[in-house]
Amino acid sequence: MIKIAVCGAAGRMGGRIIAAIKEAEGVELSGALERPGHPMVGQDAGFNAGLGAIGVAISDDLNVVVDGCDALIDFTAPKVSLKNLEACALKRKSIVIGSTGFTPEERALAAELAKDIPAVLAPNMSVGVNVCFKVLKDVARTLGDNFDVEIVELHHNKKKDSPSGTAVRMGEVVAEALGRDYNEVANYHREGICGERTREEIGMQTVRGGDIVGEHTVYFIGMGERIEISHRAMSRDMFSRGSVRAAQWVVGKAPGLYDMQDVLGLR
Ligand SMILES: NC(=O)C1=CN([C@@H]2O[C@H](COP(=O)(O)OP(=O)(O)OC[C@H]3O[C@@H](n4cnc5c(N)ncnc54)[C@H](O)[C@@H]3O)[C@@H](O)[C@H]2O)C=CC1
Ligand SMILES: O=C(O)C1=N[C@H](C(=O)O)C[C@H](O)C1
Repeated sequence: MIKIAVCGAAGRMGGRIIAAIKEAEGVELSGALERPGHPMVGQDAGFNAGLGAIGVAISDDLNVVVDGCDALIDFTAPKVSLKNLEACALKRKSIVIGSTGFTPEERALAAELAKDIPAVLAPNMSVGVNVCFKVLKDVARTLGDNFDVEIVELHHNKKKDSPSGTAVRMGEVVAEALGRDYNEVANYHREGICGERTREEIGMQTVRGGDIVGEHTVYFIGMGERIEISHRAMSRDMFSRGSVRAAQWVVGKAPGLYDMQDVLGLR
């Protein structure tokens, strides 16, 4: 039985991950973690999952929760995730991180911290999006430089980071396939007389509103034709099931930083 603890247990994803652990085989919920001062600290973790009481109280003690698990699943925010990664590295525990909004420097730090333990860090844990990453690489390579690339993502009005981690990864995949540097060609802002579109740029557009779970479309726009590759999430459950699958996969792996392409065998 693999013991999994959840960080961000009172959050939108935390509740769904707890539910996914309860329905999966070969895993058990060993702990649930929240930030000190959160009103749900001390309450049963099952309530946010819609399960009623399950006998695991939400704690605010990182060390105790990490001590009790084989793997920590963390969906919070980059700075919290880096602290959790450090704690897991010290105690030689595995970690699965779904938080998004990492800067390139924070991602490099995550790779450094994961030198001694197996860790999965992925902006999207769904099978569908990860298949899209693979397809995008092939489409971009095949189309080459004659199609303009624009990426549009839509999310709920509580999302803190923009563009989404998934949209950024889609941009990185396409840029790499086209031999471009994503950080140089990503265009996040068009306003006023900003000039004609360059051939190299990848437009990144963000929509926020209501309860949209997550939608991503990559447009390859040519002269007289257009390809659109879209993914729409209808619930958070495939992200949470993906994170549990990642935890089952990562325990016992060699130290290093992996992503969902590794977990799903898509590399
Ligand atoms: N990789 C993926 O497949 C997915 C990634 N995400 C990402 O997961 C993250 C969380 O998303 P949501 O659940 O919607 O956000 P949320 O705001 O509902 O939940 C985050 C939770 O983390 C808690 N938290 C903050 N600081 C903490 C600390 N120091 N220790 C413990 N808990 C702490 C908050 O109190 C909150 O309950 C975001 O970065 C989001 O983009 C979301 C969905 C899928
Ligand atoms: O914050 C969210 O909700 C989501 N975030 C992830 C991202 O930033 O890519 C994945 C998913 O689209 C939901």
